[in-house]
Amino acid sequence: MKLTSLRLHQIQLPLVSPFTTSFMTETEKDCYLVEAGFDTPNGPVTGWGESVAMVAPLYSAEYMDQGIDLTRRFLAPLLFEVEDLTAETVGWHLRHIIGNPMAKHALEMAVIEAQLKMRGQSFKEYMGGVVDTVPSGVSVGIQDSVEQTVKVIGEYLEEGYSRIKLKIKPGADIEPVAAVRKAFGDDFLFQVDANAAYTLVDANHLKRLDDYGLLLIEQPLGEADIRQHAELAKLMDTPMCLDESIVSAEAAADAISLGATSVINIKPGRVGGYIEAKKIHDLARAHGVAVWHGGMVETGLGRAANAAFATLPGFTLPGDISGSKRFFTEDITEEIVMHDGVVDVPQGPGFGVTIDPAKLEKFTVATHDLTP
Ligand SMILES: CSCC[C@@H](NC(=O)CCC(=O)O)C(=O)O
Ligand SMILES: [Mg+2]
Repeated sequence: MKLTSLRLHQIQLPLVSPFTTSFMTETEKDCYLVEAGFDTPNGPVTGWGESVAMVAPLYSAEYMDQGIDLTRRFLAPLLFEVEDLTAETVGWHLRHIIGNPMAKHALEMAVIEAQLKMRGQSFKEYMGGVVDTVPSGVSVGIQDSVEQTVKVIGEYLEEGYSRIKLKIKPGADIEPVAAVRKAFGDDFLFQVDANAAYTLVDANHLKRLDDYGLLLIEQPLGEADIRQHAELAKLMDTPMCLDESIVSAEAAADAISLGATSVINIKPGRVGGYIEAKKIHDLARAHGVAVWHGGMVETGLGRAANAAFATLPGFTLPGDISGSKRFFTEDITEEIVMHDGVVDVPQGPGFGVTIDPAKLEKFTVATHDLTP
């Protein structure tokens, strides 16, 4: 395929409620979408991608404006030079640009979708998915009080979510977890995510979480702390899960080999795209390490693609693939609906959802045309 046009649509979607993690509170979703036009042997095709970079470099080193600038100055020119661009080679063509996995993922995603539409293939089919629905977990932010935490989680359990994930940080960890377990019992899947808010000094405090039958503890320590997570894993009964640390298949291999992780949160944006994420899925499976699909508060586009990716056989735990309405009253695609604890995987060529032009216009903050 030959890339012929490239536009980045910077959008802002209001969130239904503030989403607070150990590192920030979000009240809007800011991101950019990639609209890429291609000439193909089967005629012109357009593919869409979504950057998961946040407005500030607080989850990882990338942020939205930097991704737009990097794509304009360095990534787009490299892809426009390629005579026959394929989904499988985007990472190769961008290999000399160091880091910036989220910016690369957004472009690769658009190339993947164009290639799928050219072939009339669904993303699930392309990746080798084996199911048509995926279990839907929900990520719950840090609340203003323990009572509010119990209320919000009760509502999500009532809605039927397959798994509850609660954000924690020092001072908001043991007490809310204990209150939730006290209120709703031990029979539902419950995990926590610290977003790197602790250090190994907190090991004995974190070990107290072992009393609550958690499915896993996600990224308690820093992104670079592979060895420290291995030390903490020896001390805790709760399975260790890494998110921010797993920046590539090599990092996953190191973490698994060092005993730093027995569960992996897979996020294509964090690792440079779905092609690399598939390598991590396969590596984890070969090592008997469970994986589940993480989320970055994606619009319906990324949500649909993640749901399709989560149909791979190694995804044995519910992912952060909640219904659209968990975050948005209005989205730029069809609503992704959670029902009976699952999300249906959109069928059809590409990612199986369509960008609504009216909604895109409504929520667009700026459009960046990178076509030469
Ligand atoms: C704004 S926080 C984004 C990163 C966070 N993501 C979630 O908690 C899931 C968000 C979602 O459901 O999309 C994580 O560290 O796993
Ligand atoms: Mg996480």
